[in-house]
Amino acid sequence: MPSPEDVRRVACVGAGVIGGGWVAHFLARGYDVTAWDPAPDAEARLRRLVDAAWPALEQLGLAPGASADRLMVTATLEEAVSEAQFVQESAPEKLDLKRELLAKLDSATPAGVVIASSTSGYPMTDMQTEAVTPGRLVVGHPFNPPYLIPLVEVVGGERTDPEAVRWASRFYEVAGKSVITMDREVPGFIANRLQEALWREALHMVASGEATVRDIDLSITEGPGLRWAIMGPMLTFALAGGEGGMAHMLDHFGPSLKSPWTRLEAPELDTALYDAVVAGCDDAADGRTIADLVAERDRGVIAVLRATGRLPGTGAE
Ligand SMILES: NC(=O)C1=CN([C@@H]2O[C@H](COP(=O)(O)OP(=O)(O)OC[C@H]3O[C@@H](n4cnc5c(N)ncnc54)[C@H](O)[C@@H]3O)[C@@H](O)[C@H]2O)C=CC1
Ligand SMILES: C[N+](C)(C)CC(=O)CC(=O)[O-]
Repeated sequence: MPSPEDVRRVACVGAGVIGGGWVAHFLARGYDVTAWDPAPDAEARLRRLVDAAWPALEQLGLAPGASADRLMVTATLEEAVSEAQFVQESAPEKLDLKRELLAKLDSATPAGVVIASSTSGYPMTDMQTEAVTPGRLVVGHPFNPPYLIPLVEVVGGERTDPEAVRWASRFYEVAGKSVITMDREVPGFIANRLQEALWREALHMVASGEATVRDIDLSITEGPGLRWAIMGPMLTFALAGGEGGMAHMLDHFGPSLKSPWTRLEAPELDTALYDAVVAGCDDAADGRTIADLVAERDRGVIAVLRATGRLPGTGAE
């Protein structure tokens, strides 16, 4: 196992929205990247994604020597990982597929090299069942787009070697990410559990006609979302208590907040709710294509990262 600081070559397996985002991130941080994806149009899609991300990455500052030309798309999974010093798996979120793929990666990747899955919710314990050396399999859960959003959540499964978790956390830090290392498995990890709680309430309100999709989005972008890029929900609420901080905030508002806490069941994602959410998003896009929205989001995230002094580190230069 190389030390995390010495890694030069990374393999990305599965190259859609997230795998492609990882490829762009690792290239910008100066790594050689090999990628494999079974889709016939995968290479063209991947190169388009990297080209679209590159201006944003240039604005953030590329590591010395970083180049999109250091991407090699391989014909087979085995070629992609044969010389890799770290592997990031970003295949579709299907448990059987992940189990089989992680076992294949385990048998094709040099001994000792850590393999991380981008899964957004499966515990590694459930995914590492078919692998011969499950000790090196970890979850490295990113946020879209991985080339701009710093956070990665790292956690192992029951059969993961704790050293692999430590190694992966350190590697991601060297590669310019902000890392939360979890010492136990929680479905959805930390950030997705929080996002999903908000999403559940949003779906309830859309389903019952209490709010439109636009209302939901505006309520965050013009409201708490502005504060959350600076401080998390805990410190933000501590300020709601004035000089008394969180203790006063809980004494003052705790009892009245109990009622919003009680709507805990997930709403049924029936056709009516599905259609309302999809149509609401089309309406909110207001003629902007997905590519327009991606460019707008990237500009905004860079501005926030700059404004809050949180530009990523430099990686493998
Ligand atoms: N989309 C998102 O916002 C986020 C997704 N994730 C996770 O990232 C992973 C990938 O999700 P997306 O990129 O959104 O999906 P996607 O559908 O955009 O990309 C999946 C890619 O995997 C490829 N693929 C299909 N079968 C494969 C196989 N057997 N081996 C390797 N590649 C295969 C597909 O051709 C496709 O290019 C999932 O585990 C998902 O939960 C994590 C964080 C955020
Ligand atoms: C929607 N999602 C569950 C796939 C989202 C994530 O996993 C993280 C993100 O990018 O918000």
